[in-house]
Amino acid sequence: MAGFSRLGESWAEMGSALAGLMFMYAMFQQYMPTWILSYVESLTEKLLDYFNTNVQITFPEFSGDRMNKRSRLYLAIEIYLSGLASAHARRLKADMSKKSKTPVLSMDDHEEVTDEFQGVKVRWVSSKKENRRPSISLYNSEPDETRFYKLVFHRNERDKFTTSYLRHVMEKAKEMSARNRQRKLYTNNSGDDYSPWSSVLFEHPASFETLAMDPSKKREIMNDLKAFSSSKDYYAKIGKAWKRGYLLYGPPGTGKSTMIACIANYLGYDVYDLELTAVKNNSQLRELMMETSSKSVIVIEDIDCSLNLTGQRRKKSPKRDEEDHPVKEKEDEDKEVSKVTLSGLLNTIDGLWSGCGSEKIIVFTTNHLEDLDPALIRRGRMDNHIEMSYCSFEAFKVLAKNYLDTESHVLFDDVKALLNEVDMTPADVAENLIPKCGEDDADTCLKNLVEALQEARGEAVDEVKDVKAEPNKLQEIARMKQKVMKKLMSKLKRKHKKRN
Ligand SMILES: Nc1ncnc2c1ncn2[C@@H]1O[C@H](COP(=O)(O)OP(=O)(O)OP(=O)(O)O)[C@@H](O)[C@H]1O
Repeated sequence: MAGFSRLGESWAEMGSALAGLMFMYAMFQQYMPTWILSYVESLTEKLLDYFNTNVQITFPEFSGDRMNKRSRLYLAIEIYLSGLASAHARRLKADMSKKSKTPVLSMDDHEEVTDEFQGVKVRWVSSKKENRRPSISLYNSEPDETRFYKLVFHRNERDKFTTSYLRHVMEKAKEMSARNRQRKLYTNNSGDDYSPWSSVLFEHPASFETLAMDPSKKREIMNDLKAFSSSKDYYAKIGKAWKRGYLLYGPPGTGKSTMIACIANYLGYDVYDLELTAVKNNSQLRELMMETSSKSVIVIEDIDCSLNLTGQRRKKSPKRDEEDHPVKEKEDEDKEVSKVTLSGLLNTIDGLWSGCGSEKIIVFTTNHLEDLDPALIRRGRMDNHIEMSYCSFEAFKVLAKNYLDTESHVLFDDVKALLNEVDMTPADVAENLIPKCGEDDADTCLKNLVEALQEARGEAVDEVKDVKAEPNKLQEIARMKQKVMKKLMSKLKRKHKKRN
C-alpha cells in the first residue's frame, strides 16, 4: 500500500515538473526575441542532425518574395502524392480544383507515406508550421501558417534523390494533371474584348479505339503522336520548335473531325477550332495564334474553303454538307471572304512554329487536296499527311463492334465483298448500323447495311451505264441538229429561188 502511495506521489511530482517545464517553454517562446528563438532552434536541429543519417528536403507551399504565390513544386508534389496518399495514408484531405475533373486527394497535416524509387525507399511527410509574426500590414500577405512537404531519404542516396527522383516526381505530376485536367474547346467566333477565344468544356467521346480505320495506319498515327509528345528534349536538341503539323484529307464523312477529337483525347490537349472566315486579317490571325496555350491542337477545317487561295471562294463539301447542312451552307455563302492571305497564314504558322508557346499540333482538313497550294502543305509545315478514306472492311469491323457489339456475323462476308466494290463513307456505314427502332438487333442492322450497299452498287452501275450511253445521246443530238439545219437550208434555198 505504501509502495502504491509512493508511486502516486512520484507521478504527481513528474506531472508538476512537466507542467512547469511547459509553462517555462511557453514563456520562453512568448517573451524571447525572435532571433534568440531561431538561434536555439537551429542549435537543436544541428544537435539532432549530428546523430541523424537522413537527409531532409523541405518544399514550402508558398514562394515568392511576398510569400503570396503557391509554389509550383509544392503543387506538383501534392498531385504526385495523391495516388500514394489515397492508397496508404490514413488521414486524407479532398479538394476540387477548377481545372480538375475529379476531387484531388492529398495527405492531411502531419501524415506520412512511403515511396520507392529505383529500389530505394523514401518518406514524404506533410507538415504545418504556425507563423510567429502576425500579418500586420495590408501588403504583407504572409499566411498565418505554412504547410510544407518534407522528403526524407538516407544520406547515401543524396545524388539520386536530389536530381533524378525530383525530375521523376515532376514528370509524373505533369502526366497525372494532364490526365485529370478539364479540357476545353476554344472557338474564335464569339470572343470578347478580353480574349479573342471563347471556350466550352471539351467532352468529345471519340478515341482511337472507336475510330474506324485500318489498324496499322491507326497504330502508326498513335506512335507518331506519342513520339511527338515525349520529344521535348529532342526538339530542343535539334533547335526546332516543339510543334507538328497534320494534314487530314478525304471525302466528307470519312472521319476527319472525329480524328481531331481522337488526337486531342489521346494526348490530353485542348482544341482551338480556328474559323478562318471569321478572322478579319493577317494581324488578327497572329493575335489569335499568340493567345493559344501549350498542349493544344489548333484546327483549321476545310482549309480550301476558308482561305481565298485562288481569289474565288469554293463551295463547301459538295455531297454530304449540301444534304446535311443546307442552312449552314447558306450562312457560309453570306459570310464575307476573310482578308487573310496565304502568305499571312504561312507567316503565322511559321511564326507559331518557331515562336511563342510549345507542344502544339496544327491540323488542316480538306476535301480537296488537289486545290491546296503546295506551299501550304509542304513537309516541315504539314509533317504528316493522312488520307481519310472510304470505309474498308477493317474499318467496318470497328464500327460493327462500336455500334452492334458484334465481332463476327454471317453477313460480314457479304459486307466485305460489297465494300470492295462500292465506296461508302464510315459516316454512311455508321448511319446504317444504328438501330432504327428499339427492336432492331444486329441481324436487322447488318441487313440494312447490306441493302444500302447493294443499292449504292446499283446506283454506281446506273451511273456507269449513263456515261456509256452518253456518246449515243450526243450522236442523236448531232443528227437532229443536222436535220434541222438541212430543213432550214432547203427553206432558204426555196425562198431564194422564188425571189429570183
Ligand atoms: N473513321 C470514322 N470512325 C468512326 N466514326 C466515323 C468515322 N468517320 C465518320 N464517322 C462518323 O460519322 C460522323 C461524321 O464524321 P466526321 O464529321 O468526322 O467526318 P468528316 O470527314 O470530318 O466530314 P466533313 O468533311 O463533312 O467535315 C462522325 O460523327 C462519326 O460518328
